[in-house]
Amino acid sequence: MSGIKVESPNVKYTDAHIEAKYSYANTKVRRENGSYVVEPTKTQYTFRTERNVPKLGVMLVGWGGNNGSTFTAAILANKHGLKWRTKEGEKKANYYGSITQASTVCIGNDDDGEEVYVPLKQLLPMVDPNDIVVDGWDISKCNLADSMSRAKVLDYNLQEQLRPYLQKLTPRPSIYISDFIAANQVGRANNVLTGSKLQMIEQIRKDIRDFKQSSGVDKVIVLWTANTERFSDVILGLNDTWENLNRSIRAEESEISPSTLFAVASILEGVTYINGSPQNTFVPGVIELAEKKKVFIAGDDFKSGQTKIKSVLVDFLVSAGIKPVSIVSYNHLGNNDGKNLSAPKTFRSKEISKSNVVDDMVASNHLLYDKNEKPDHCVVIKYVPYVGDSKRAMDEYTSEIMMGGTNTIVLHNTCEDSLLATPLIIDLVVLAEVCERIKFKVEGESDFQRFNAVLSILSFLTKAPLVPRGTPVVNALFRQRACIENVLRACIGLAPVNHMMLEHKHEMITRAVSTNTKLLKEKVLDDKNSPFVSSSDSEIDM
Ligand SMILES: NC(=O)c1ccc[n+]([C@@H]2O[C@H](COP(=O)([O-])OP(=O)(O)OC[C@H]3O[C@@H](n4cnc5c(N)ncnc54)[C@H](O)[C@@H]3O)[C@@H](O)[C@H]2O)c1
Ligand SMILES: O=P([O-])([O-])O[C@@H]1[C@@H](O)[C@H](O)[C@@H](O)[C@H](O)[C@@H]1O
Repeated sequence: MSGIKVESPNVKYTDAHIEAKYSYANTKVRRENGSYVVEPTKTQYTFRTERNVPKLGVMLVGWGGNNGSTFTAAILANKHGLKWRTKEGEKKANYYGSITQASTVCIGNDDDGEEVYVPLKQLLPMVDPNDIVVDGWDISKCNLADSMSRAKVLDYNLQEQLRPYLQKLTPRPSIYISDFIAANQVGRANNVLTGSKLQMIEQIRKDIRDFKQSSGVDKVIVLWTANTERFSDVILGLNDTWENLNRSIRAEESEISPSTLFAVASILEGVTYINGSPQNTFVPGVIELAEKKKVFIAGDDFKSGQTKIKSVLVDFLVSAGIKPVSIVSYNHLGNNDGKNLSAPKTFRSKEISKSNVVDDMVASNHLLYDKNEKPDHCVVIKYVPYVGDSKRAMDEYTSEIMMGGTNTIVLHNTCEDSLLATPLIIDLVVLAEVCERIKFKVEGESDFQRFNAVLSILSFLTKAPLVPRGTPVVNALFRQRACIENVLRACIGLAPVNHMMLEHKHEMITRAVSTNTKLLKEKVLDDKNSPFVSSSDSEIDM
């Protein structure tokens, strides 16, 4: 049985849509005479989701890199059900690490009170990654088979099976401005566009149209998985508004990065743009353009390893009333990303995205931290060619515990970095695509609207979540995951997961036993075989 169907007077299925009436419960807080007055609120939403799943094209900037080639390889390997032998035995293609493809959600309890879990991707109709068509750009003209070999991420026996498919794929020439990435990348730059910034934007737009037309896909999403750029200066009059950025592009201003040019081209072409790297692609002028064009943008920087663990561990510590006071995150790796990050200006971009991830959790607990007090937080990344894509991460968390005690947690984490990032690329494009098919109407409003152009629901997948202006940044991983799950549940009229399990906390524990068409409740405590029953009677002697 595939998929789920909600039986509710508030949920309607038509050929074209799933339409769900949803009561959004929240609370409004105000301060009064030194205490808080809390007012529960309810807002009526109507969600409408298009059921037709389109054929999706994904265009990667940095297609020939470790992530880009691994993403392409993984899709083809899964599509063709490839298996390969290693010294540990036979392996087969999978999408482990993807929450849409390899995680489940609880949709409730069956007649026996057992929890029922289904794949997260069944909450709403979603693109099957196996059907994604991939294209993209790279400053290196290496075809995808040679890029896969250069990346040294996948097993050789798998690479050999994939080579015939990948060697036909070659990245389109890209926008290269040497000042924005490490000088050590110049050797790769043999596949670059020439012309003015405006001409290059027009070429990128033409590439998107050409890919859409030649591949027959229904829609395209563009995702940056090219090298980390240095931050762009945000300058009044240059890139602070769309009008100024547009003028600056035409004036050939130098302080405009390739990633910003790609974002502008994508937005003008009406396609979602996602930033998998830490640089500030989305200068204010780009955000304003996305809002004007109602085109989704999302980022920044895939949250794949050390930072993902940090956004869990610090959340656990702080919410347990334990005070992290020192966090040291070190890693070394030998892939090209590590080589590019060995330059101070590009490392700084990564240092920023890896350092801000604890801010929301620390700020949430004024019992532990004074205003503006933060743990010492140090991020170190070293380039060691020999280890390649197999990143070695070492973390030390020192916390203050009760009565002057301290607790130090040390972690060591070795993994192929690209095999952690690739499933995130799948989730970013699959979830962004489903968001393109969701509209909602709020009580009292006549028109349906889309989500805000800044697609903050994707925060679970990014180290430095881009959020709409004036809204809070959430980094705590399970809050981020709950946001995705609960928004998808709302689209099919289901209440948010609350983990209360009240039905299992009644004084008289009962178990619903279904028989024919009516429920028969039997008292578990009266069941002499029940392990809960005391020797004398149903009242357990304390
Ligand atoms: N676990 C991870 O791998 C991980 C996690 C978080 C973020 N990231 C980010 O993802 C990005 C890619 O990582 P990677 O390991 O694949 O790196 P990589 O160096 O293997 O690949 C980057 C590719 O981008 C190309 N490139 C550089 N500038 C370009 C441009 N202007 N236009 C088109 N192509 C360009 C390079 O030639 C290279 O092929 C990096 O920014 C990295 O920081 C990776
Ligand atoms: O996701 P994460 O493990 O915290 O951060 C990683 C860094 O530690 C690594 O050095 C870099 O090459 C990867 O791109 C990624 O950003």
